[in-house]
Amino acid sequence: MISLKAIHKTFFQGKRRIPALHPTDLDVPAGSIFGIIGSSGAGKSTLIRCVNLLEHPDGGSVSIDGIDLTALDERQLRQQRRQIAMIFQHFNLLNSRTVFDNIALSLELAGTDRARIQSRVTDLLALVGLEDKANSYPANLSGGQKQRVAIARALANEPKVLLCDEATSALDPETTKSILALLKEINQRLGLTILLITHEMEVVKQICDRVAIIDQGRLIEQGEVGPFFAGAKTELARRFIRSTLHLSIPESYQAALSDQPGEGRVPLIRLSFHGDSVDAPVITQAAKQFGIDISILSAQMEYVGGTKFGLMLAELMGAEDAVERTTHYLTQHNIDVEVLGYVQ
Ligand SMILES: Nc1ncnc2c1ncn2[C@@H]1O[C@H](COP(=O)(O)OP(=O)(O)OP(=O)(O)O)[C@@H](O)[C@H]1O
Repeated sequence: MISLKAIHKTFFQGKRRIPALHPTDLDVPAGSIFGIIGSSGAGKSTLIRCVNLLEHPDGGSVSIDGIDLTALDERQLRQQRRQIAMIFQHFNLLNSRTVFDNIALSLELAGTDRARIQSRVTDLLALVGLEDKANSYPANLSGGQKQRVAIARALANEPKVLLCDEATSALDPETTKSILALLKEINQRLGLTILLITHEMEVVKQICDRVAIIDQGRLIEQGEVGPFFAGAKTELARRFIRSTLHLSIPESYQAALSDQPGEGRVPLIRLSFHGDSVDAPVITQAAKQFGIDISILSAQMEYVGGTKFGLMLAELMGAEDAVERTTHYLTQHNIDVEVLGYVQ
């Protein structure tokens, strides 16, 4: 559906070159929800803006449904762009227009007749759950309601693709959930292909089928969400995945935590489980084999895309070399082991 081939973009600030996007290929299957995640400045906005040519890449091609947008003239491009809608972090509604008129705008511009506009906008308001807000102005809406209006407006011309530029970043967690649920529903009901950029792995976890990680203008890892969460290869991907688990060190431990080993201190470790390692009885096997005690402080396991992954905080108690061998054994069994410090 969306196919990017070798697109790249470099900005210049005075004499300074800023390579925002190195030559990048990306294929987004029709009907999927594809998430691109990266830290601030990684190149997410540049990449998504290249898809509808809001940003012109320096080279490479952008095809939607087999049509290369970079090869079109202005008039043809305007026509093709109707198939690609976009929503933004700050909604970009027209404050002087009512909700109804915001949604109607692109239909008016396309010359749609009044009766058709009336029925289409009414349907869209129902789809996004805002039937009672038709005559309200954006200033009187919550952030979530504004994004619902923006979604309705985006869908007015029956696009094939919806681009979401940090669409939930300005919303609280509950509203974020409801907007993501709406996007998923639209994806399933209308078969709309969704490409979104985000810096929050929670968003990917909630609605994406596929995910790619972007770092310093390069896509460094990608895949289906389930296997990705279960077996991410790069440290950055693993860090993003860990950010979705909320396992904190108890305060009493935090205070007693030293970064140096010492007499009477034991290591406090964080174990990250991926894929197969979640189900295997690796912890008990290690305890038996190396004669150590493992005291579990807390653990969290999650399901994403049908696969399990999780985190555990534990103390390892035993002789120094037994602890070392245990750590090695766990690592060999696809568990990331991180020593957070030493506790008495
Ligand atoms: N118009 C521009 N002129 C100069 N540099 C730019 C321009 N747009 C982006 N950049 C630079 O390109 C790099 C990638 O920026 P981009 O906005 O794509 O990142 P991002 O991942 O979307 O970041 P954020 O999450 O902070 O929005 C950054 O170093 C940024 O400063």
